[in-house]
Amino acid sequence: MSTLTLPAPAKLNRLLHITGRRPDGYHTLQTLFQIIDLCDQLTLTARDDGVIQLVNRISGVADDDNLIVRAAKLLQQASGTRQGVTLALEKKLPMGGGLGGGSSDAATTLVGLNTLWQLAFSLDELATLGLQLGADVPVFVHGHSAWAEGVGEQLTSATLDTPWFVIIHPGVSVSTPAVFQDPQLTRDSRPITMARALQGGASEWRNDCETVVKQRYPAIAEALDWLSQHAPSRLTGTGACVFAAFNNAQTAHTVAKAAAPYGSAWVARGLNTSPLHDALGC
Ligand SMILES: C[C@@](CO)(OP(=O)(O)O)[C@H](O)COP(=O)(O)OP(=O)(O)OC[C@H]1O[C@@H](n2ccc(N)nc2=O)[C@H](O)[C@@H]1O
Ligand SMILES: Nc1ncnc2c1ncn2[C@@H]1O[C@H](COP(=O)(O)OP(=O)(O)O)[C@@H](O)[C@H]1O
Repeated sequence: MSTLTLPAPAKLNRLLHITGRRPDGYHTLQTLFQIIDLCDQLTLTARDDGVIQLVNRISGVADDDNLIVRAAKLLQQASGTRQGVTLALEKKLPMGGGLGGGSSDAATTLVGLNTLWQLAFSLDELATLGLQLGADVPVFVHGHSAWAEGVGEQLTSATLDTPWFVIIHPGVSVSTPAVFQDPQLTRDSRPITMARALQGGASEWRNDCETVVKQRYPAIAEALDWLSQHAPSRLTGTGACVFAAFNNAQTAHTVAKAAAPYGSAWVARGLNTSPLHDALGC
C-alpha cells in the first residue's frame, strides 16, 4: 500500500468554558469537542527519497507553515525514517473558522503516515507529538468526540447526540490571540465535571468567548442572532463559525438555505467516531 486517501473531519465545540490563565499566558479550558462529517481530504503517497513534497499550496500559507508539512517533518524526525511523502490536500473546510481544519489535517497526516511508513507509534504517542502543532490536534488523533481539559489535550472520550448542524461562516476572520488577550474575556468559569457538562442545560452549554467575539465582530453577532431564531445557537472555538443543532436533515437544509445573507452555510451531521479512524479500521 503506497498511497492512502483519507478524510480530515472538522469539529465543533458544543460548549467552551475558560477556567483560568496559566503563568505562560495560555488559558485553561473545558470543552466538549464533537467530530462532524464535514471533511478535508488528504492523499499521501509514499516515496523512498526522504523528500516531503506538497503538490497543492494553500493561498496565504507558506509551504513550510502548512500544518501537513510540519506534521510530516515532525514524524519523520521523531521516527528517524528515511522515507518521504507526497501530500495532496483537497481543502473544503474554511480556514480560521473554529472548525479545527488545520489541526485535523495535521492529525490525518500523523495517523496516515504512521500506517504508510509502518511506524507503529501508538495513538497516545502521535497525540503527544501533535500537541506541538496545536492544542486541537490530539482529539483528531484519538478520533472520538471528547471532553477536554487543560489547553485541550487532557481528553476523555464522550458520546454525544448526533444531530444535523447548520454551520454559518460569516466571512470575517477572527484573531484567536486578540480574543484571548481581551481584558473583558470571561476567564474564571467554575470548573465542572464531564457528567455535569453532558447533563447540563442551557447554562452549561455556552461558549465563554462569545460575548467578546460578538462585540468585536458585528457580522458574527448578526449571524448568531439570526440563527438563534431557529434553534439555540453558539460560536465554535473562537469563531468565526456559529452553529445550531436540528433533529432532522430537512429542517437543517431549509435553515442553511435561508442563511445565505449571513455568510456561507453548511449542513453537517454530528459524529462520535472519526471517519479517519473508520477508514483505517482503528
Ligand atoms: C480555543 C480553541 C478551541 O478549539 O479555539 P479554535 O482554534 O478551535 O478556534 C483552540 O483550543 C485554540 O487552540 P490553538 O488553535 O492551538 O490556538 P492557537 O491558534 O495556537 O492560539 C493562538 C493564541 O491564542 C492564545 N491561546 C490559545 C489557546 C489557549 N488555550 N489559550 C490561549 O491563551 C495564545 O495567546 C496563543 O498564542
Ligand atoms: N493545512 C492547513 N489548513 C488550514 N489552516 C492551516 C493549514 N496549515 C496552516 N494553517 C494555518 O492555521 C490557521 C488556523 O487554521 P484552522 O485550523 O483551519 O482554524 P481554527 O483553528 O480556527 O479552527 C489558518 O488560518 C492558517 O493560517
